Amino acid sequence: MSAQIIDGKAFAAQVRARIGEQVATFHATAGRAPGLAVVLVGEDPASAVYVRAKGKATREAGMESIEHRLPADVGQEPLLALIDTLNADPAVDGILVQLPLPAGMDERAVTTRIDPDKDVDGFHPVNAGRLATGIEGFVPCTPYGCLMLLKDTLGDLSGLDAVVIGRSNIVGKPMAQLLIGESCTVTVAHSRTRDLASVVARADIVVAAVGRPEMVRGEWLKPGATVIDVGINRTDTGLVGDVDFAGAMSVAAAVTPVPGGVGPMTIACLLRNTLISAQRRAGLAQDDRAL
Ligand SMILES: Nc1nc(=O)c2c([nH]1)NC[C@@H]1CN(c3ccc(C(=O)N[C@@H](CCC(=O)O)C(=O)O)cc3)C=[N+]21
Ligand SMILES: [Mg+2]
Repeated sequence: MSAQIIDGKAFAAQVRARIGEQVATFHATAGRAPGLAVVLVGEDPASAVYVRAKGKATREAGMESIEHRLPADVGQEPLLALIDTLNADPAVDGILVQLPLPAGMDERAVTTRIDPDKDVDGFHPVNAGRLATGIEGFVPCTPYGCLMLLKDTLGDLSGLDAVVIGRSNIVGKPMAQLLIGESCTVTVAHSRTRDLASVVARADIVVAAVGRPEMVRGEWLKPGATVIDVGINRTDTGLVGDVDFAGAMSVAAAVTPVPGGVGPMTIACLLRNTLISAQRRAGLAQDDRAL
């Protein structure tokens, strides 16, 4: 038996096409394109690749990509001053400062400086609080993309047992909030969890976001589970996820591949958040059903 491979790349392309149509409508109504500002500090090659991919997807959806590159040694104050400028710029609907920042810079100070209503990453504590309490805001892109894949694969998630492995502010915690919102029974496991195998064994849904290559073993899974692999680990043998993909394929019902699973959905959700921000800021309705 072999599981379904969840095609995140194809699904993300569909989402981006629908966003492109809504961007055209926005443009015709508001007389401008939605604008996404992306700030890259330093020359980390992996970060530069992601920022290029985001800029390309933004332009392909008909939005304006406003890119700022700053040297690694720019210092905290000029970066905060740039954020202030972008916060005040009416052409900017979304602001993303690529993480990680160079050593010595204060990510929390940067994240909290961004206007929560332009925080398309959903990393500002105000947006984390909104998500936790059910107030409209911005949901972090990676967990939202995972949720879209889960709902597309499973339909109604109500009553399912979900295990999220990893407790980061960027993926694990918001993922757990979203699954609670879908009426799953949610367990958050992490590096101190005792007997991860037995926790995973009862899960209908496994979301792995630990950053350790192939650490979730196929043998741990409940037969018929749906597995979402958030990991992107560069190893000697190439790019691998946090899940033992071959093992999972012989036990699970559906598995996301790496690459081609969650990653492309992250970018699609960034465009979604930027469109929603532009619509809100222009006082227009957000037709979220189309997204
Ligand atoms: N402020 C901020 N917001 C982010 O959303 C953010 C960030 N910083 N820092 C880095 C991480 C990582 N991230 C990814 C986006 C797309 C893919 C993606 O498209 N991956 C493809 C290609 C993978 C590859 O070849 O490297 C795939 O999985 O198929 C992956 C990872 C966004 N991040
Ligand atoms: Mg951890």
